[in-house]
Amino acid sequence: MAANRSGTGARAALRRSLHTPIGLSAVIAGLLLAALAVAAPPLFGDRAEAIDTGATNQGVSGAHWLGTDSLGRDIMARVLVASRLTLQLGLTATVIGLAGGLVLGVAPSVLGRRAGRAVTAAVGVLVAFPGLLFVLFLATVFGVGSTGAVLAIGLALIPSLARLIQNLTASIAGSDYVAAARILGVGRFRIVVRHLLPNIVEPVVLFGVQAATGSLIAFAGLSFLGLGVQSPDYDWGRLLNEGLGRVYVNPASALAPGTAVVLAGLVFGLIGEAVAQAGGRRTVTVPTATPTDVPAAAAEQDTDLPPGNANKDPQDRPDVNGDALVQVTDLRVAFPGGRTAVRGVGLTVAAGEAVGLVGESGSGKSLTALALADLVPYPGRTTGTVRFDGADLRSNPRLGTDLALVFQDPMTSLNPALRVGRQLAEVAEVHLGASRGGARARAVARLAAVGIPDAGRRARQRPHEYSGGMRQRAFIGMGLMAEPKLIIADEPTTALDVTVQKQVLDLLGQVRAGTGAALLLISHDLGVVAEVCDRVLVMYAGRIVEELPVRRLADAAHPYTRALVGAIPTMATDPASELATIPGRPPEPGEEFPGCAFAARCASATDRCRAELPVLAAAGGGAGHRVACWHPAEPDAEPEAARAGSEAAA
Ligand SMILES: Nc1ncnc2c1ncn2[C@@H]1O[C@H](COP(=O)(O)OP(=O)(O)OP(=O)(O)O)[C@@H](O)[C@H]1O
Repeated sequence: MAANRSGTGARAALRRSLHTPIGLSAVIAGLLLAALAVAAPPLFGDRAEAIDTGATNQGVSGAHWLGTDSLGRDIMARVLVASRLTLQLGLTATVIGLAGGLVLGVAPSVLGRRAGRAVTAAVGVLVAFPGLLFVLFLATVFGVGSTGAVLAIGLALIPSLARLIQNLTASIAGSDYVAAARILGVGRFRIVVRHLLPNIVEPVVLFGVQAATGSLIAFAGLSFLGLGVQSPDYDWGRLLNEGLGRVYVNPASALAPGTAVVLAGLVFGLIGEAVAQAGGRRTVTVPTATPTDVPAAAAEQDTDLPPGNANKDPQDRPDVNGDALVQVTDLRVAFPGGRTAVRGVGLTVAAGEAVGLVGESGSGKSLTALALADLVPYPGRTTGTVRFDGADLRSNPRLGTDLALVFQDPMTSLNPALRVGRQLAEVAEVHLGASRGGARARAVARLAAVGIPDAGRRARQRPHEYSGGMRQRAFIGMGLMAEPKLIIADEPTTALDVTVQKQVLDLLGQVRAGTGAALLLISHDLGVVAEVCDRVLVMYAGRIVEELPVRRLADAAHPYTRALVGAIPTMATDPASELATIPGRPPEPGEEFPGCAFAARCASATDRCRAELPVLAAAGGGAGHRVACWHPAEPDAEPEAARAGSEAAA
């Protein structure tokens, strides 16, 4: 598990941690404790076992620094010797707890949805049991003695650890880089080993150290109650039990094993603190993107992709209907509570075509894209058909090689625990059966192709050493490790600095021109789509309301599209004037309306608009222009910018 966390990163963190007082103290104290457990039995074993009936129940003296027990055995020697068994039992119980917790913790990520939920529910029930009662119950079930106590304490640790791991893995399983791995076809088990576990190592180790302290104390408690270690064996808990009866005669006989438990607990706590410090320091050095990190010329200079132009000549555009790479019919995405976010979307993307999907925040663009890749998050339910290159994508996923996804936030789309080159290489290993060396060479070549300077060295770095723009480039490079036929880019530039945005858009254009891949670009910015795409689909409240070639945007017929077009600032826009906005707000996914969803915000709405749902039908902007509106604007009508702007100002 820890092997995945990189060696050098972990070693560097450890070295840094050693230079802090806590780290240094933890290492020294841990070594001393380990040395005591190893050396005490051979050194003091005989003295600890030697019965002297002439010196029973003695107090502190020069011969017996902590006195003797009821058989005249030296208490100090016994406390020292007991360190081995105490630590052995405590650590064994912790290992059982960690192993069980890991298995149950990652099970929901590996098993199917139903079995995963059953495991989660079972863990939830077990967590609800009071821990101490659980230990006592199990100790009684397994019987009195060391083995029973180890099993009881180990098993009692499992539910809380499993719950922790389930929570941690659930949050990581929802991250973009795990979605990316899934879409690249990486198997569930491999995702757990390579993506989930490396990212939860630190909190799990920390929890493990705390659990070790807890099990030490639990052992002392069980042995003290007579349920743990049985004579002639002895651990600190048992010595405490024996010493307590004589606490008024010789307080040291009870204080010494009690103090030993506390000190060992402190050492474990110190080690945990050092681990947390080492982990914490690793996570604070994430640089933010700066425009200068990606030189403007990098894409042009370092790329081996042909210089592309995303704005292809419209005449070159393939026949969408006859040559559809993607054909989506009646796509719906619904969440519990009647929240339907995507309400019957139909769309096509031709091979090599660049299609933009625009709309306000919440219109369902991202869910449409996720549904294409069958990545809608649970409990969302997807219906409808998605045909990709002739096959039903939802029943026959063809992910990994044919489909590449670029996410919005480059900070979360790469696994922070893996080197960038390794993440790219994994795609070639999994899908192309490439050797490790071959996959690495391909990864370096792809990084260079997307304009990462000094790609060989950069491939060995981790995502936090990249700027935002470089991460997005690297992620696009990851999509190019195979030969994708379709790239779905969901707001790929939103999280980037404005100058880097331009470079990433150019890069997408070059990639497309170089590979012939089709592009589905999702954006709330019509200006971005107009720059990159051939065709635009306008989405409103979960439906496509207009579809038209980018070059005919000026002929948009839907009032919503016209308002969006009017909201794009141009060189002629007066900087002092207010930008046009659309008054009102879009409906929520749960809101039902019999007619047009835009009616409430539309100046041209009539009773028919509010009562009857308009469907997509041919519009006046020529071939490929369809609009869902009862009162579409004529092609030569005045744009709506002025009106939308004045309404917004009002
Ligand atoms: N996991 C979820 N559970 C419930 N509702 C969701 C979930 N994901 C999205 N939604 C809802 O579905 C609607 C559409 O979401 P989606 O992310 O597709 O919008 P979008 O058009 O991509 O917006 P943005 O540009 O802000 O990403 C939103 O109203 C959102 O609240």
